Amino acid sequence: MNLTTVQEALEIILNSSENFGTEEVDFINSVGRVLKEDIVADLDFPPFNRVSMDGIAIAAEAFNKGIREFKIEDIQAAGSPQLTLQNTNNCIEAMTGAMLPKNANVVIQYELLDIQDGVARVNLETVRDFQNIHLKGLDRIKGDILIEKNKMISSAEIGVFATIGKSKIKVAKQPKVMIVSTGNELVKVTETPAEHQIRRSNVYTLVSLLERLHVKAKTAHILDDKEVLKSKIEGFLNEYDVLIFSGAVSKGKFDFIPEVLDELGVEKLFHKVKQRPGKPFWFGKKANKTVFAFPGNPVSTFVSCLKYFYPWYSKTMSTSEELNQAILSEDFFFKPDLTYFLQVKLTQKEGKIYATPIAGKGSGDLANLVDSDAFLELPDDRSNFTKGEVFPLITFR
Ligand SMILES: Nc1nc2c(c(=O)[nH]1)N[C@H]1C(S)=C(S)[C@@H](COP(=O)(O)OP(=O)(O)OC[C@H]3O[C@@H](n4cnc5c(N)ncnc54)[C@H](O)[C@@H]3O)O[C@H]1N2
Ligand code: MOO
Ligand SMILES: [Mg+2]
Repeated sequence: MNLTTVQEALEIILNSSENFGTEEVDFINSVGRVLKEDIVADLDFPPFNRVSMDGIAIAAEAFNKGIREFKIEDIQAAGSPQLTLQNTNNCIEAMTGAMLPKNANVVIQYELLDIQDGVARVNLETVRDFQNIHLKGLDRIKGDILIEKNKMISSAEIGVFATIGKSKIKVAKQPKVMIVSTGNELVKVTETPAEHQIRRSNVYTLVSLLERLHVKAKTAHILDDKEVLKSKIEGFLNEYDVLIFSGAVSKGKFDFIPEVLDELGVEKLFHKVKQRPGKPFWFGKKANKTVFAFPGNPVSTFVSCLKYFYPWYSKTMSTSEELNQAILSEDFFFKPDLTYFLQVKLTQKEGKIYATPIAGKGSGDLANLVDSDAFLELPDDRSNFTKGEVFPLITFR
């Protein structure tokens, strides 16, 4: 049985990305969203010659002709309209954030002054033009593109939105996601499982993995009843853009998901990938609906979401995906000819990232994820991996 390789699976998934259009959100709620408009400076940055140290404002020419004592005419406060230095042999006290008074072009900070009876004595040999002044338009000019569209919005961009008065931001619309777990053995987190049951965990890890993308997902749990599965999933297919399943995609008698999806007209694009964990991964489309059916083992669900949903989402938002790498810190052996997502602990040394294997007891061992920082992607074409080699890294912390 020729399995779909990881690369082929990823290519199929990236070719199945969608575009959900754009919407406007309040700028303060836009962190994590993908910007869909160029952000342009409405004014110069800074908008005026900004005093950048508390002190006195003088004219360089007065200093250069030997004046060292300056009579204080007034105080230029931040937030007050611009004052004018009446006599260029005098000075005006000027505060950080204030407009530079007219006829002045140097600011000398209080630490270099002695002020007595309204006269400031300057203890300096030389001054240079525009000393301690953040010049108008030095950083950006009105009309400049400050932020290009398709950027993932972080706190830094929030400050720029506020500065230019951009209170509504055009962003990419996010897909509506429903995460579905299946299995009679699964009970609610708040319940005490009988000896044949376990508490359901995968939907919550998936919700939190999507939260890292600032995507809010709904969840549902369906028992291993084919008819119930079919009617509920039919409803979800109408209502949601993306369905993410966890479980019931392998060879079990109650693994109904593939046949139910098939009966509901979801076209299977592949089932079973040449990887571990996550081999029974099923992926399909129905028109612009996208279905990720991850294997039920918790680590399989976890790494498959990172490896496949994350890039799909980035492509759909047409923003860039961060690609990381790390150095294997010791030899590692993995026999099967599958791509192996090895759980690793990360350490930094001299600016390099080292990955130490924390293999765990298999893809059911979700507790092992607590001791891991990431997955190192070991290729499917060999079994020996040597210390010092560099491999792609999938982080989740
Ligand atoms: N004969 C074969 N058996 C299995 C194969 C195979 O190739 N041949 N594949 C194995 C692999 S690999 C995996 S992975 C699992 C995947 O099975 P399913 O996708 O059908 O998942 P389930 O059978 O529903 O559950 C597997 C396992 O995970 C637990 N589980 C499921 N959902 C949750 C949840 N929401 N929270 C916590 N734990 C969950 C479930 O109790 C099972 O223990 O199949 C192997 N079998
Ligand atoms: O392929 Mo499974 O997801 O390793 O257990
Ligand atoms: Mg199964």
